[in-house]
Amino acid sequence: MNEVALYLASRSPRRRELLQQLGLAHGLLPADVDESPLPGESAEAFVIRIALEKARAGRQVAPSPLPVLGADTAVVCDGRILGKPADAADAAAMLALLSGRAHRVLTGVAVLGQREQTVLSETRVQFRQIAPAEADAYWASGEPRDKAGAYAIQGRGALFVERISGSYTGVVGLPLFETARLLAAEGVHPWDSTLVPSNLGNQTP
Ligand SMILES: Cc1cn([C@H]2C[C@H](O)[C@@H](COP(=O)(O)OP(=O)(O)OP(=O)(O)O)O2)c(=O)[nH]c1=O
Repeated sequence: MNEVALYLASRSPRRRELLQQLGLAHGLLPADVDESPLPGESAEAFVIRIALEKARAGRQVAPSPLPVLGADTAVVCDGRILGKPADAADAAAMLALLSGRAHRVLTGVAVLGQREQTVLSETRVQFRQIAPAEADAYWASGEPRDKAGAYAIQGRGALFVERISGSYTGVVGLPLFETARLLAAEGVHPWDSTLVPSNLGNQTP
């Protein structure tokens, strides 16, 4: 039995899998917060604030004083913050905006332990052109529904991505390099954990 090293305040299966990639045994907590930007709030401030709110919501219900991790991801293009699409038309509009150009993916991470720590991950993503019919077919696949910016780089959305500069895991929802640094400051180290990530088994990757 592995000892839980921290709590993840998230319902996102991606964040759970990414944390598992580090081999860190963790408990799950709900992180239900209002995810609307404040008037005049920058995208950077927004993702950090929401990550903190998720971690604080988790802290309220955490069964022990272990560190609590929260994160929030947004796609930013033309100064607009794109969250999850409301419907097919919203997703089509998002992909039309992103088509044939570069955008930024911001992920804010917050760790509440002995201290309150936050970090921002920023990645530049270059898309190829996306035809409207292709965007419709992509929506029908179901993949874009719960993803910021209406695409998933880890899924078929990879077909749109010409190149990225920054953090791949940050785009998927939890930048592991930055997250590991925050956790290390709380004394949580992947090397101390004996958990074998279930999706890798004992095979050499
Ligand atoms: C851009 C992009 C986003 N995403 C996901 C990451 C996030 O899960 C989601 C953005 O929504 P978030 O509000 O950041 O997270 P969430 O609601 O899924 O989970 P939580 O319970 O922690 O609030 O978009 C991808 O999976 N792949 C991508 O390429």
